[in-house]
Amino acid sequence: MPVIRALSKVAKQALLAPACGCQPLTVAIRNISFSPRQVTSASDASFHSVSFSETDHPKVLITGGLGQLGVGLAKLLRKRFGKNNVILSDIRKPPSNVFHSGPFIYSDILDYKNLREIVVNNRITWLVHYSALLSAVGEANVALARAVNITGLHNILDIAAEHGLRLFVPSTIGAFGPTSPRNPTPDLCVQRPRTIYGVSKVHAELMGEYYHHRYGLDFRCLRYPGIISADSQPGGGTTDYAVQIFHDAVKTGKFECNLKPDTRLPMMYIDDCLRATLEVMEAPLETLSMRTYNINAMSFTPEELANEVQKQLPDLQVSYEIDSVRQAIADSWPMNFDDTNARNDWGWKHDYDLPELVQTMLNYIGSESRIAQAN
Ligand SMILES: NC(=O)C1=CN([C@@H]2O[C@H](COP(=O)(O)OP(=O)(O)OC[C@H]3O[C@@H](n4cnc5c(N)ncnc54)[C@H](O)[C@@H]3O)[C@@H](O)[C@H]2O)C=CC1
Ligand SMILES: CC(=O)[C@H](N)C(=O)O
Repeated sequence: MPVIRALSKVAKQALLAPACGCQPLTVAIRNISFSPRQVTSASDASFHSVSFSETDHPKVLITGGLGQLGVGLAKLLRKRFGKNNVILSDIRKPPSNVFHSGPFIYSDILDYKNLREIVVNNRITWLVHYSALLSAVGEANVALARAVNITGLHNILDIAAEHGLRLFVPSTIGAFGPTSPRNPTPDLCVQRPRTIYGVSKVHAELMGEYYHHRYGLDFRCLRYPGIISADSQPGGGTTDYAVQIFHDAVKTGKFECNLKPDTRLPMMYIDDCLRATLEVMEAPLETLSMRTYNINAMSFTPEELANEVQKQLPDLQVSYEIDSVRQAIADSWPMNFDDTNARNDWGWKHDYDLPELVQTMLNYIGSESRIAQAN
């Protein structure tokens, strides 16, 4: 395509030679006639990689930041890069402790112009894209899940490419399906998920990798297992039972599980998940042989988790009332996750196995509950 190549060269030269000697300009993918959609190779697209070498620390925007994972990630990144260098955003109203803990901004990822304004005005260099509808809520509202998880992702990708951002998008064990090898599931294999959530995440993996190869976008993606946290609630997924059991065990001594006792799924404690995210974002380019990695910590069934909790709380009563939608989803997901590539390439290593997870969760929720009772 010689005409396209010539056009993109002209565009590139114009962009690389600013008369004022200031930083090279970035390109609005959607607004110019010589769109980088027409750039023909990653090397031609190298003008996109401006950004965070110009400051000591990255300037980070987290979308969908008020869900289960965003507030914890903001806390970790603020410790590392400074409070004002990490902006949380969401379409929900933040609780006052979150609002007062650092910068928060309203951002709807379906509003492209608003997103671009935030990135420009705050000189964002890293974008962590957490907004999504998870597996169970996605099945309950496919149209919204398609809009947020697919159309929203397109906005994020274009803005990240235009402004030379380093972009992190999480994927999930849900990006695999019943025809994938399930025990263990490697990084590269058949991916034919049967949920809109899974389909949208495979789409995100492929689009991110495509933008990387085509436009030089610094796209990084981890496939998270089910994440377990004590101080934040899950947002409507299939693995939510593994959080709920701790709250119910401490508060009522009874837990009704919506998955069968022998349903095995990969899981991870939130501190490991957030640390992995920071580590892959900081990993030197040359260590990344891939752009999408499985990460893993442990794998257990509801029965195994209940047994471990009962070691600390022997009176816990567990019953099973199966949710057919969630069960069908879980039965199509990996049972064990192979994360050899993450371990070999950039040194991924988890800290929490099942016993440490259970101890940590019960300590946290138990002490919260004692404080609540005392007040
Ligand atoms: N929590 C988990 O177990 C896992 C999470 N992940 C991924 O990690 C990311 C974060 O997960 P969670 O925090 O658990 O999700 P969550 O469901 O708890 O939070 C998602 C957030 O996205 C926001 N959101 C929805 N529509 C939006 C829009 N139009 N614009 C901006 N924000 C919008 C919601 O208000 C919500 O606060 C997601 O992409 C999810 O797919 C992947 C695997 C496991
Ligand atoms: C594993 C996930 O992606 C999430 N927790 C869900 O269950 O949907």
